[in-house]
Amino acid sequence: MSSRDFDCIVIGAGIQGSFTAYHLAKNGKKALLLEQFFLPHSRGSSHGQTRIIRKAYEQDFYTHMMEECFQLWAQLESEAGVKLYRRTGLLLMGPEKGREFQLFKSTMERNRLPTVTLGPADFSQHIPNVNRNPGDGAFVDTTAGVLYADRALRAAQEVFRSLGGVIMDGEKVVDIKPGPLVSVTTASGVYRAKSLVITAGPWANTLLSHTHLHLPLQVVKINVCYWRERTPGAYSAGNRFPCFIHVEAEGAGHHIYGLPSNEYPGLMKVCYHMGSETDPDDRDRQMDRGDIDILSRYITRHFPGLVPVPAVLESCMYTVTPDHHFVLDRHPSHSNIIIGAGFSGHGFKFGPIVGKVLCELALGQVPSYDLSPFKIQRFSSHSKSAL
Ligand SMILES: Cc1cc2nc3c(=O)[nH]c(=O)nc-3n(C[C@H](O)[C@H](O)[C@H](O)COP(=O)(O)OP(=O)(O)OC[C@H]3O[C@@H](n4cnc5c(N)ncnc54)[C@H](O)[C@@H]3O)c2cc1C
Ligand SMILES: O=C(O)[C@@H]1CCCC=N1
Repeated sequence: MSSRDFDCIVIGAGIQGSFTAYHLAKNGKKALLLEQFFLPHSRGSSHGQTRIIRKAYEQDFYTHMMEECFQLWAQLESEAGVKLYRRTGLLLMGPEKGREFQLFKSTMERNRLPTVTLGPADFSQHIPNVNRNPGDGAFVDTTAGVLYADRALRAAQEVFRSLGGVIMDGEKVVDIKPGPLVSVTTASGVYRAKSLVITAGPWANTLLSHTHLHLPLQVVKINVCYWRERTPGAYSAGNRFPCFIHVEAEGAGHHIYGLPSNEYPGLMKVCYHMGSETDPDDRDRQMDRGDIDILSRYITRHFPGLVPVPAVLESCMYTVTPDHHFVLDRHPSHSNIIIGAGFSGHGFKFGPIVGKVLCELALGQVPSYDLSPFKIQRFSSHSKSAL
């Protein structure tokens, strides 16, 4: 095999591509991970200090993946010798009789997951400085917590490299030629491989256009807001304040979620789970702040211990599918091209399992999980294939 020939090429060194490369190397494969920007970078979806990890989901299929996911995160922690997870618990709130709250609650019950239900009487004792809506239900997913995202991405890449994997950063893929050996062109030349995995985040459709496939993906800019505690530590991980998700919060339209103050002392991250459409190459031209207004009103009402003006504003992007479920599938016309896309703002925690199943698909193996919720076929009325 020449130095430009690989068993598998992975395009995109975000969390999904990095974990795919990691699993390929663990399987003894010669793998190349190509990234358009110099690493680390803050232009995609996987950068930033923290992400939520939780088993609480509306659908069983996500909850089922999380069991092994927690184990794989722990494995990466020990391989890289770095702390990646902090247990905080996750408070789930929403109208008690509402559809979404009931879906979360029933998944927890069906799967017998460790849960603490908080009635109106014990809520303020366990969750101080939060005004609960009358009529809201609340429970805590006790194994949930925070993942240290930037560290985790670096750790997956370092382990991949330590296993002999090759990362070429600052190398944008400009063309893909499908075939039994797939050719991938960058400014530095052409690489070839038996299979190709495309994990290009917000640029998924740009890359897929070289294969005449278009998926119904919406790219949105997320304003990542941190809010100052009036009393430092009032909502801190150190004081056992949990992550939270508020579903069907009044006037919000989408979930509002938060993480305890931790990475920036005195600042709590509270965000809106949607943003405004953007061109990923021109993200910072999207200046819509409607979400920040919603958050300010929400914080005034529910988090009286936070100053309702963002103290720190960062940017990130979601790549959203119509049903908010991922795409984990083979290309409909080229079975050795594998696609991981559309993580819809909740994919980070699944990185180790997404990487595992994309690796399995790339190696022609039967995937460890039922991937039917993630098939491209479900978009048959949306996706355009010119083939
Ligand atoms: C603000 C925010 C909060 C979030 N919170 C959570 C959370 O709490 N919990 C959770 O589980 N998930 C969360 N997510 C979602 C999660 O972070 C994403 O689902 C995940 O990071 C997506 O990773 P990715 O690898 O698909 O994409 P990316 O990280 O964008 O990686 C794609 C990579 O491909 C590269 N690329 C693209 N085109 C090319 C090309 N032509 N050549 C070479 N390289 C290319 C890009 O530069 C990029 O590095 C959040 C996301 C955001 C934005
Ligand atoms: O995936 C997660 O846990 C977070 C919080 C809820 C909304 C999206 N991301």
